[in-house]
Amino acid sequence: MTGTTGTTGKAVPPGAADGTGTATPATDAAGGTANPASGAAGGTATPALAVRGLTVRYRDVLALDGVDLVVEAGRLTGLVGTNGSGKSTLLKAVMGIVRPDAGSIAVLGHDGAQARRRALLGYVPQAEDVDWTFPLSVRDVVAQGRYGRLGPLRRLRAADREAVDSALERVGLTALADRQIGRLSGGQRKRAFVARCLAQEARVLLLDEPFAGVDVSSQAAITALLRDLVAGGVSALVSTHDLAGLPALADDAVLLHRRVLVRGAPEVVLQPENLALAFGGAR
Ligand SMILES: Nc1ncnc2c1ncn2[C@@H]1O[C@H](COP(=O)(O)OP(=O)(O)OP(=O)(O)O)[C@@H](O)[C@H]1O
Repeated sequence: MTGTTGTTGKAVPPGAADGTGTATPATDAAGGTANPASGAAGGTATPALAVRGLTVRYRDVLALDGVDLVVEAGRLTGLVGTNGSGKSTLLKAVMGIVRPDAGSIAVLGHDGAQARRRALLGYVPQAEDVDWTFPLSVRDVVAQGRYGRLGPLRRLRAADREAVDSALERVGLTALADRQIGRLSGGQRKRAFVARCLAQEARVLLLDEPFAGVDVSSQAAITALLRDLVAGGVSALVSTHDLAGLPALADDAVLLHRRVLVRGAPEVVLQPENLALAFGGAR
């Protein structure tokens, strides 16, 4: 569900296709063959996300260089790294917004395009990737989560409207449902996009900096909601700059710098010698 690039060059709420650079909106992930059986970190369960050898270039910028990453099902994985380390690019590649130069992507055993067609993937884009002037209400944005399920008439049915109402309620935005999406605060905007994933009943969530520009209480509310969803069997990959909040948020963590430098429990990834690999400018 990629967005239409608006006149501002930013994506409108349906997705977040940036349409810039040589990385282009893609219909599939690198043409690579996803291997559902691969890499469940030693386990036998099909991982929520298995990325192999993922390489993305924007013209002369090598954003991702052979990323291998497994996000285990039913867990929340935090994605950390310096500015420009490739976090957004990784999430966009999984969403099909940028086209990888090499590698494969499997989501719950389906290749990327299949997973998107089946509405398995929910996406909360970075705020900068959304055109907030687009004339959509909060309810319209949340209703986009149902698009993949609509019948041939493409009309919301009673069950769709109920799912939208219930998602709005769950994130506490019922009272603001008819407001234009750009007329929300930063934290409310994030919650609206999380509600879109809820309405979609997505099984794997990709959130790009959901805490950027968000106050402490909204951050706590979003964290609690994500933890609740994961307890219910959803899997999530969440990029964040909030290292201090990582242990409360995530079951696992990944430190990225064009490739995966460290993967493990949040407390392990946060050890100074590990952080120094990325933040100490060693690379
Ligand atoms: N549309 C683009 N065109 C050209 N280069 C890009 C584009 N988007 C990202 N890049 C480059 O790709 C690299 C990875 O960027 P990306 O946005 O994925 O990093 P990030 O880890 O999400 O950064 P941040 O924490 O600042 O959001 C950077 O060097 C960046 O400058």
